[in-house]
Amino acid sequence: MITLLMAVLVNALLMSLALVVGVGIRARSGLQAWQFMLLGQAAGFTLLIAATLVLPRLLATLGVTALSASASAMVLTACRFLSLPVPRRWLVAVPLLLGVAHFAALPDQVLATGVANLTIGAQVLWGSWLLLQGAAGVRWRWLCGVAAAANGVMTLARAVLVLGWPAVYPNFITPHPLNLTSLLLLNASLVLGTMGFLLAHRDAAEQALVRLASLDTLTGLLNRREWMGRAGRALGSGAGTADPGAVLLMLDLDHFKRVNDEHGHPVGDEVLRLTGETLRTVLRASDLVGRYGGEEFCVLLRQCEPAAFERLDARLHEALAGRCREVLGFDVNFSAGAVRVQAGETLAAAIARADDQLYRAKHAGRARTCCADGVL
Ligand SMILES: Nc1nc2c(ncn2[C@@H]2O[C@H](COP(=O)(O)OP(=O)(O)OP(=O)(O)O)[C@@H](O)[C@H]2O)c(=O)[nH]1
Repeated sequence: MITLLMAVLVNALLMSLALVVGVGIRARSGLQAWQFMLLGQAAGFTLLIAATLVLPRLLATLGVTALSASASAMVLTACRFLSLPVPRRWLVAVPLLLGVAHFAALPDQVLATGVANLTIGAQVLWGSWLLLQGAAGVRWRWLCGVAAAANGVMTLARAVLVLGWPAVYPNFITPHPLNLTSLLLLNASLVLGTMGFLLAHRDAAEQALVRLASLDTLTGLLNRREWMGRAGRALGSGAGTADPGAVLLMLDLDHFKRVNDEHGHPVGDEVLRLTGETLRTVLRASDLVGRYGGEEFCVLLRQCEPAAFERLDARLHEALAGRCREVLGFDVNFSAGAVRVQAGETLAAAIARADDQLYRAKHAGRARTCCADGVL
């Protein structure tokens, strides 16, 4: 039995080490919390084994506290990967309170063991509940959640057994079927949990890469490549227009070089950020908005009637000037060109026509939108 316990312990330590070597641990990441969980398991069982040799009351209490802290780390891992609020106070308070209760109860072995198993089992089930509910379709959630649930149920079963039938409850180092099953289940849940959270880590990294590849970091809008791809698909890539009511709008901030020169580059960046924010707030979620480059933005307005376009254009001019006045203390305006995308027209052709209109707007004195026939 001791050999099996040592195997679980070494397994937890090796997996924890492998996480550091293989993935590298960023502070406050989900995997870092899981690493604490593995170390907590190893420390807890080491202390429980040591307690059978020396200082039984103190070491057993420290062991139980470490196992409970390890269960808290498991809940923390789930919160970090699922972007849930972290119940910090509970995560710290439960192991500490359990330590005190266990030490106080320990002359009574049955009560102390029952309280420890009850608390740790409930903590583990809490973590598995967080994992199993929430967004569907995330494979790793099931792997980690089911493994934790099995472990939690087994720990609670031990609590019920020791409190209800203390005479048949085996000491944890006795080679009893209950102990063997518990340890094998624990080991399986540590391995499956590690695999599941590694998948979670990979998914998160993949999502971050997709975001980086498709969004403009300054404004949070689609970058040019992503916008072109999505707009091309929305227009049916020229093979017959999928949205005959679509209007393409190209905007360019006026005298932006002057903003940079007079107020500095960081203020210029802030103007770009506020432009992105204004476009996101004023336009509908179904409209496609991107940063085309520098201080130029591109918008594909779906199903945009002439009257609606006129109102929208006025709102955009007002909203951008107002937002910059409010935040930076000066007005910023833009010139724009708009065209209604024609049936069968490619995106590149529509952009070229909108650019011509934008050029007209700049030359007509800026702070206005020029429209090709059919927009209004
Ligand atoms: N702060 C900041 N400036 C940028 C960024 N990208 C491009 N610019 C600046 O935008 C300015 C564009 O200048 P111009 O092309 O002369 O345009 P403009 O001054 O707006 O003049 P008009 O378009 O004719 O009204 C340049 O000074 C670029 O350096 C950026 O990401 N941040």
